Amino acid sequence: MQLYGEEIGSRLLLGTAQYPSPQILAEAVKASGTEIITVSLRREGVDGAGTGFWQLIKELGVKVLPNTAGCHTAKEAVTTAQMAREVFGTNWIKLEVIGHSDNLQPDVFGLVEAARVLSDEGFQVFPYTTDDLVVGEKLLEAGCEVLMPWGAPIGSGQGLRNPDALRAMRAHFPNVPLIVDAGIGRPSDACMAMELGMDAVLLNTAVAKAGDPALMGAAMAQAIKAGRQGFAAQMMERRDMAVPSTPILGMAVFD
Ligand SMILES: CC(=O)[C@@H](O)[C@H](O)COP(=O)(O)O
Repeated sequence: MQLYGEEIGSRLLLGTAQYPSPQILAEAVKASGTEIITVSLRREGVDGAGTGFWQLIKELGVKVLPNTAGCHTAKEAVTTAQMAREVFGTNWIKLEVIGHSDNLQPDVFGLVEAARVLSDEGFQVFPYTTDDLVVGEKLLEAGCEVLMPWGAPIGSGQGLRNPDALRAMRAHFPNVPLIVDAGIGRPSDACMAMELGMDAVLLNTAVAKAGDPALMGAAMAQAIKAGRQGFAAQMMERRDMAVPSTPILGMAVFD
């Protein structure tokens, strides 16, 4: 998969928040085989991480996709992205402009505004957006080359709330990398996203809050691979009626 011209081997992008400890985070990252982790510049010093967290991130040897989690206006997101570029030395930014505190849905107006400003400044923007085609078009016009539609509200673990909308996005944007971001709760959700033809999945809570985060990281990776293979293999259409799987020719003769 190519993201902004970079070849990426793993289709799983992993968040780094809410792990029981930095060590468990490191184990989960390794077990998942991810090549991209997303990190919030505004993260609180929880998890006993402190400044050691940044050292750990460097030692993991994976690409960092800084994010603007916690930003509620375009202005805040732009400033946070500019700081992240200084800190992490990358033009990549996962752009979040949160519009509502109940479901953490994106403020798509602020998102498009911030995406335009950041793209003009040379950022390569990964926008966390809704599954709306018109917003997707506006983000591409603003300079984004990747879209990250939500599966369900962040941290809800509800899976894919609207598979039809994701299917429509795939059909409408056949050549744009689509990464489902947020709401994945279990491996089958991640697999389904890939079966719908998504290019990748970004998830955090499902792994961080699993009983065994490293094992869940590995499970998610396998599910994503299986879903991708299923999509590539072109799955059969569902049917309303039964069709015998064993064709019968004539009648059996027993005497
Ligand atoms: C870490 C991060 O970027 C989240 O904002 C992201 O949207 C993941 O959501 P889940 O925690 O629901 O997987």
